[in-house]
Amino acid sequence: MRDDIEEIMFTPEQIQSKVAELGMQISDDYRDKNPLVVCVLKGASLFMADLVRNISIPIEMDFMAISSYGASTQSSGVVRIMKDLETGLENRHVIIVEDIVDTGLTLSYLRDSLLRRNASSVRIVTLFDKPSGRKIEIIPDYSGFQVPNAFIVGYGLDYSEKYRNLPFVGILKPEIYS
Ligand SMILES: O=P(O)(O)OC[C@H]1O[C@H](OP(=O)(O)OP(=O)(O)O)[C@H](O)[C@@H]1O
Ligand code: HPA
Ligand SMILES: [Mg+2]
Repeated sequence: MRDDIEEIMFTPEQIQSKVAELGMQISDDYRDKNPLVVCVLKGASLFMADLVRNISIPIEMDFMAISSYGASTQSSGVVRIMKDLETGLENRHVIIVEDIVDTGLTLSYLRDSLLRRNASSVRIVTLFDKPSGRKIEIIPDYSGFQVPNAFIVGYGLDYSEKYRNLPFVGILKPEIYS
């Protein structure tokens, strides 16, 4: 599996230290708000698990599955809800947890859809931001690392469902998908 990686971009230690920073910021900003922390499956699952352990205030967790990539490195542009939330959003402060914002299509769809359910506020935390990929303007409220225009895998990020379990994040060799 590691032979398919061209270059390691972030080590497990770099990732953990950034996740701790983000957790501290969120704990400060959401004191007494009991936010609902929403994980966007499947990519954000590893980030979610580490992030919530770095949040020191009471929170609730819920999970949503949406998909736009399928077995491709290009977004299809069509966002589908595969699993919806179980929690009502009325008067809730929602934090959407994402692994990566690339075209922005997934999050822009998701944020609008959660705001329509009368959430008090919706903010986005993403571990990775790829601004060069944007097709729609969206600026994450909390962002870990900016990444260049390359397809990255590991720490939850997949190519065709593989590589999510790598403990680091790296650039996939282009010959794997071309
Ligand atoms: O900004 P965008 O171009 O919309 O891309 C970002 C989204 O795409 C990936 O999910 P994917 O649809 O591949 O599902 P997955 O999380 O199950 O891998 C990733 O986890 C983000 O949710
Ligand atoms: O660079 C990426 N890697 C994995 N999944 C993704 N979804 C959007 N961009 C990416
Ligand atoms: Mg994916």
